Amino acid sequence: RYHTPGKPTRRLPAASALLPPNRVAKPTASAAAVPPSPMTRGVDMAHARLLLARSYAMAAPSWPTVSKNLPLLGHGRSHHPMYARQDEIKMSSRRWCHGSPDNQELAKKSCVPCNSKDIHAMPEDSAKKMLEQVAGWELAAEGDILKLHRAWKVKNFVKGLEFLQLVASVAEEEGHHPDLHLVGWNNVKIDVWTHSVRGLTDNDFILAAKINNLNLEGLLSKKATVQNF
Ligand SMILES: C[C@H](O)[C@H](O)[C@H]1CNC2=NC(N)=NC(=O)C2=N1
Repeated sequence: RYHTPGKPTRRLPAASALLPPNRVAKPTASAAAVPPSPMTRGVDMAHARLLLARSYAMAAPSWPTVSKNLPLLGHGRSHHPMYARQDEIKMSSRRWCHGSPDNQELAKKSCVPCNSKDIHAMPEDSAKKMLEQVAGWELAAEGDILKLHRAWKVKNFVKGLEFLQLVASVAEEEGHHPDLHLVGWNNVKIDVWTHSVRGLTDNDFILAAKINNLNLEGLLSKKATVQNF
């Protein structure tokens, strides 16, 4: 996106190209792809319904649950750290972390060049509001600089590097680059912030939403506890 005239644009391979074939998500075979004959139409419909029910059932156990007894805030989820932690655990074990509809809205957007004089760091209360759209991320202050932070526990060191490579592809595509850490061999930690304004901009939330959408299947540890380093 930041193309210098006369210089070929350097692009990383698509994230899917970095994965072995058995890790690349394949579209589910759809019953609708087979033209129905009058004899088999009923069978095809039943098959389609079965496929739908199966994918629904596969996704359902990984959805965050909200207890009836909890005080609910904002988007219908308790903000108590204990329950945030439960959500974190459930979400890190998802095959696909699609996140909330808000996450998807953000993930559809693209980062804009952040060297313009018109871009300013957002105030903390706006950042807190935006945070509701990117599940699992938290605000971290470093001096007077506000950053987005998220941590994941991966299966091993090499899986951690694969994870970072996926993030690098998205970051390069967006021209917006997070600080990437692989700490204590299996903790991936990411900070996103906009250097030029010494704080947070929409770009940081867009990138966080896109990171939330990565296919982390096979990379994350089943034990979701993230140590503090
Ligand atoms: C010109 C270009 O927009 C800037 O150099 C970009 C590159 N990537 C960046 N990434 C991040 N996270 N913050 C920045 O301020 C930033 N600046």
